[in-house]
Amino acid sequence: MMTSQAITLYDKLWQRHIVDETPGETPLIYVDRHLIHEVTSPQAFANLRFHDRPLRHPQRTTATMDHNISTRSIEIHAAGEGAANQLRTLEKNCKAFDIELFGMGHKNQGIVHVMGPELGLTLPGTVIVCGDSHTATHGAFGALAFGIGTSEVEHVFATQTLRQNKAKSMKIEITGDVGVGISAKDIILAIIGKTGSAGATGYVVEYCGDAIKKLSMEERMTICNMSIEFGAKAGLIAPDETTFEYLKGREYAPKDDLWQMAVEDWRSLKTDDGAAFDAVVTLKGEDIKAQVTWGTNPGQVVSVDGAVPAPEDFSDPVEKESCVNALKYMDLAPGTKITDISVNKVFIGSCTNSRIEDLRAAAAIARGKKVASSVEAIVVPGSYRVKEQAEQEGLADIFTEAGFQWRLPGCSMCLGMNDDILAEGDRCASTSNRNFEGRQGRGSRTHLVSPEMAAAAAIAGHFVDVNG
Ligand SMILES: CC(C)[C@H](C(=O)O)[C@@H](O)C(=O)O
Ligand code: SF4
Repeated sequence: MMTSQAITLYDKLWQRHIVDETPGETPLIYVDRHLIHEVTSPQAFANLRFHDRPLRHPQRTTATMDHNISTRSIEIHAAGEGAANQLRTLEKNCKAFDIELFGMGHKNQGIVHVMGPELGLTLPGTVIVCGDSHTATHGAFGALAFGIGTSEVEHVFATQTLRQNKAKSMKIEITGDVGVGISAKDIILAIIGKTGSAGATGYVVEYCGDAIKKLSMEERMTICNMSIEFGAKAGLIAPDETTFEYLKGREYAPKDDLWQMAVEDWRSLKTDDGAAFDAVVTLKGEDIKAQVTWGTNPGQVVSVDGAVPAPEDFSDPVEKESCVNALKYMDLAPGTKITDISVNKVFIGSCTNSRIEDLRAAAAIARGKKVASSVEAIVVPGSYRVKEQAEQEGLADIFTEAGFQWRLPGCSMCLGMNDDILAEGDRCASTSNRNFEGRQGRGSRTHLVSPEMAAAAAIAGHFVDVNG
């Protein structure tokens, strides 16, 4: 009798999407959903025009404006002429190629990785691509989701397929429970702290274990969002009742009988018992504490009750040198207690941490308190839907009464591509996902933290342990 082999969730997603596997050629896979924004699409559209090619499936592409927009005004010029030009180009292209666009002030506009899930465009079992490295966020739904380059964007436009080699598979298991007050951001930073910032290069990672199962969809998105920050091609979490509950009734999710059929199918999207992974990493949930990055990659991280390390603490020569450089850039002395590090800027936002639960968590810390006089703090919801909900729930008022600036949705201070840029020497507690040199502005210093930790740092003027 034939027994079918135990396979991983990644294998299942892969098998469902293979279009062509001719030996000696790079496999061709089908793309279910293509998300685009203003930064990585113009060249792809220009090439389509040059070759006089139509879009293969315009209804499988969805566009939003997020990177180059201002969070102070919905005026298209608000972040400068260059940005406005980029945004207008997207508008023109979407019109010409018949693509649905959530442009300035549209009720569905938002950061691409916030918008897709909240509208139900992100569905389990699908392949989702976007010319953006944080596309792995959508893997939280059991979708194979990854970032692609501009020439690949063009390929997907023209064919709705992509040439891809299969990656290796890594299982990351978080056992047991995390402590009270430990956020998804702390979990993913702890994972990257353990593996190092290149620890998953060449792998598709599946996050599993009791601590992951207990997370909400928004928390799972925070985890998957940072998969690229330790090199993973994609991050996955098997869909379950939490996933179905979140998606039910969302605008673009299947309805009625189709919904029933979809859920039935989605239940099969999990790694079979006994399936082999190429690598396995395990962390105990109870060991994870609130995290703060001290360096210039997300793997340079310690718990908030720790101290800035010294180069001597690293045996690996590359890590040693990287520590030397990071300390210099970050202007930090070895042994400095994390709670003694002052910040003058706080950014709560980005596709890692700008959803409603993030804002609730930050508001719970900010309620009735005041931002330190030495700090400028901004809160940037991830989408217009999040903004509206936060305003209805009174979160926006809590923030403004505490002295935080309540802004319009967008990528904002996550990267220096709009008018929210840090000045040289600024030190920022940021809920975003990247802390490399100059990420938030030339010569600026970024410490990655959770929304709770960012809000607490805004109030104290330095890092504090929200659970301490
Ligand atoms: C602008 C875009 C291509 C870029 C990315 O791919 O990630 C941005 O979103 C980022 O976070 O650096
Ligand atoms: S919020 Fe930041 S990480 Fe996310 S898509 Fe925008 S720029 Fe990239």
